[in-house]
Amino acid sequence: MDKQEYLDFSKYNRIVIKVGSAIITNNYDIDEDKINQIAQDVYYLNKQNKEVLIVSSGAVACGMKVLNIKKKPDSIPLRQALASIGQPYLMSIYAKAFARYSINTSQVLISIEDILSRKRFLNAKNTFEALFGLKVVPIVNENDSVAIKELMFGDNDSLSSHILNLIEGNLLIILTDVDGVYNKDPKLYKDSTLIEIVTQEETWLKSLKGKSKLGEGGISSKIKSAFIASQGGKTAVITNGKRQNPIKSLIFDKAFPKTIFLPNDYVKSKVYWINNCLSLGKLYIDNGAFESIKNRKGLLAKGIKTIEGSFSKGNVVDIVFENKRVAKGIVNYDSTDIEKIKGIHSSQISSILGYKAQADVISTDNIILVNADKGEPYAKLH
Ligand SMILES: Nc1ncnc2c1ncn2[C@@H]1O[C@H](COP(=O)(O)OP(=O)(O)O)[C@@H](O)[C@H]1O
Ligand SMILES: N[C@@H](CCC(=O)OP(=O)(O)O)C(=O)O
Repeated sequence: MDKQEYLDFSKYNRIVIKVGSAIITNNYDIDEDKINQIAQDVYYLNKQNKEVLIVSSGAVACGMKVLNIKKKPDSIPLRQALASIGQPYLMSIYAKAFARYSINTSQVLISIEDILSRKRFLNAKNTFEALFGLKVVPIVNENDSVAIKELMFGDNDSLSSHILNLIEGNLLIILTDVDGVYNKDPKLYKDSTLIEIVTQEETWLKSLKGKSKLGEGGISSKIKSAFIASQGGKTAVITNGKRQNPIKSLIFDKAFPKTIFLPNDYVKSKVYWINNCLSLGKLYIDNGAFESIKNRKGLLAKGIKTIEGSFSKGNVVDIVFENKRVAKGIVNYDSTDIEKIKGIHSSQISSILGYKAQADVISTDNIILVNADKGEPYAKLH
């Protein structure tokens, strides 16, 4: 397929645009003109009946601007305070820019827990559906000011690849301050070259590192997120948001510099979710249980030998056999309850737990098998 075909925008109806801190700022100032250009580009997309969601960084940078702080502090509580000062300021700039085109915006702050719990994930999905129904452009950021260090996205690149799945979008555009992915940092090496097309095989890219002064994620989190999207059957593009009207340019100028991650086969939203969700625990199973899940049956309590981790119903866990992760799945019980029922026949579960419970610990349609040698999900749902 011709590479430009992947940027035939007629194929995409839901688009996530990720705007990095490097785009929001200009020499420590907030680049309002850039946000105006983005609003103009989104207006154009809306006119073409495309729904657009923006994942925007910049809360910390805006907080620094409000308090006239020039260097990003290392202290996490201070950064969280800056995010809480900067977030409403950031939103006010977006609201003003989009109002010029009579577009309403909304703020949605997401915590990693909203992604890790299936119930909260689906709840957020309903909110976004309602917002799209109201013709609003949602502006999403991580809920920085209350996030816990050990349990946060930290960078919005990762968040954007999850949000893309949450809204079942089909194109992810990551705007940063360089033209795309280079073989080495273009700001440090004049002889670096732009990589225009990336297929699933080019995993060596995952070893690239480096970031700007304000950014959290750097190029590695952009590459990782673009791989997640493309492995999930969606197109991902990393391009230069510093250029004039970057989205419209991407549409109309075939020579506009960019890196395109070619999409794999389509993957159902639930599979994408299980594949990319952080596993919060491990269930060690016996041979009988392994045979069962290979034969597309659910995981019963009887086949669970030991458990590890603290998790809740609706979280994703690893299923481990002979010290190898063989599957991932969504649990029907909290870890404390699985501890009580492991090794037990299903008929006894209700009397042990004191409530009417599901027969299997993980239902058959909530398990994905993993390539045990590579440790990578097959991306196939039972
Ligand atoms: N191989 C590479 N290709 C592209 N950019 C790279 C590479 N290595 C490091 N970088 C740096 O990554 C930066 C973009 O990441 P980041 O600072 O997180 O931006 P953002 O704020 O947009 O998320 C660029 O400014 C660039 O200098
Ligand atoms: N949530 C943070 C974004 C963190 C960050 O810098 O992300 P990025 O620029 O996308 O690497 C903020 O709004 O400041």
